[in-house]
Amino acid sequence: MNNLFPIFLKLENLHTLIVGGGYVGLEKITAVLDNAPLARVTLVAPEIRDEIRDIAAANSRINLIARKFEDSDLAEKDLVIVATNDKEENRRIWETARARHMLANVADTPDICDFYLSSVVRKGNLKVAISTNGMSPTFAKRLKEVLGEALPDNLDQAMEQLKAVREMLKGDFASKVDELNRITAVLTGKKKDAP
Ligand SMILES: C[C@@]1(CC(=O)O)C2=NC(=C\c3[nH]c(c(CCC(=O)O)c3CC(=O)O)Cc3[nH]c(c(CC(=O)O)c3CCC(=O)O)/C=C3\N/C(=C\2)[C@@H](CCC(=O)O)[C@]3(C)CC(=O)O)/[C@H]1CCC(=O)O
Ligand SMILES: NC(=O)c1ccc[n+]([C@@H]2O[C@H](COP(=O)([O-])OP(=O)(O)OC[C@H]3O[C@@H](n4cnc5c(N)ncnc54)[C@H](O)[C@@H]3O)[C@@H](O)[C@H]2O)c1
Repeated sequence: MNNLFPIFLKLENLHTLIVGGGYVGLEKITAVLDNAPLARVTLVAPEIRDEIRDIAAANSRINLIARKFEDSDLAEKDLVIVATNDKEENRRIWETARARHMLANVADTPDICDFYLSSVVRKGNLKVAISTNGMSPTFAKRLKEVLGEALPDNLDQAMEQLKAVREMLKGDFASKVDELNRITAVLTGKKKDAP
């Protein structure tokens, strides 16, 4: 049973801290910016990979701090992604973040994650986030590839048209919902769309 509650975050409205500037730190900052290019991110680590430095040089919303993590780095941050190669320090950072009621992800340590990153299929405005409940990130990655191939590229056009219809529809909320369900019933092959 997967008990995770999925949400889509507006990271441009939040401030994310990444601790660690190695391979995993690079993977995480890349995942963040691929999805949320306007995200505000501070990354702290004594050693920071050149690829991360290049990303920061091209993006004024990314702030790099070249030293070890200090508890004060958590100040005014909303989320923290911990990715150092020091397991004990990772756990301590998570505990400190918890005490401050912040949400923390500790890369590759599911037991002490408040949230997981997901595998993401993107088609224009459509985004499908996949979770295997931590069972197999590799499965999530492969399913992303399968869904990416299977979903048609013109979905954005269909969504644009539905948005236009949605804005055009008159009447009360219930009748708009009925009409939108009627128009889109063809997508599921159902005659009548059950709520
Ligand atoms: C989806 C994705 C998002 C992202 O990270 O951006 C993601 N991992 C990805 C890839 C990936 N990670 C790993 C491999 C190597 C092969 C393998 O182990 O399968 C590959 C595959 C590859 O790189 O090819 C290693 C690994 N990962 C975790 C552990 C620890 C453990 O399971 O105990 C270990 C073992 C470490 C070790 O052995 O020491 C744990 C987590 N990884 C998660 C997310 C969360 C659960 C997501 C879910 O529910 O599925 C969770 C729980 C926490 C988190 O990190 O947030 C991204 C796919 C990107 C894409 O779509 O392309
Ligand atoms: N690279 C992988 O694919 C992979 C796969 C599975 C698990 N892991 C695990 O993930 C962790 C990180 O891996 P990596 O490959 O990014 O390691 P890495 O050695 O490339 O980078 C570690 C980073 O942590 C930073 N760091 C160390 N102590 C710190 C502190 N006190 N404060 C701030 N930053 C600190 C270092 O400066 C460096 O930037 C390791 O525990 C590793 O075992 C990595």
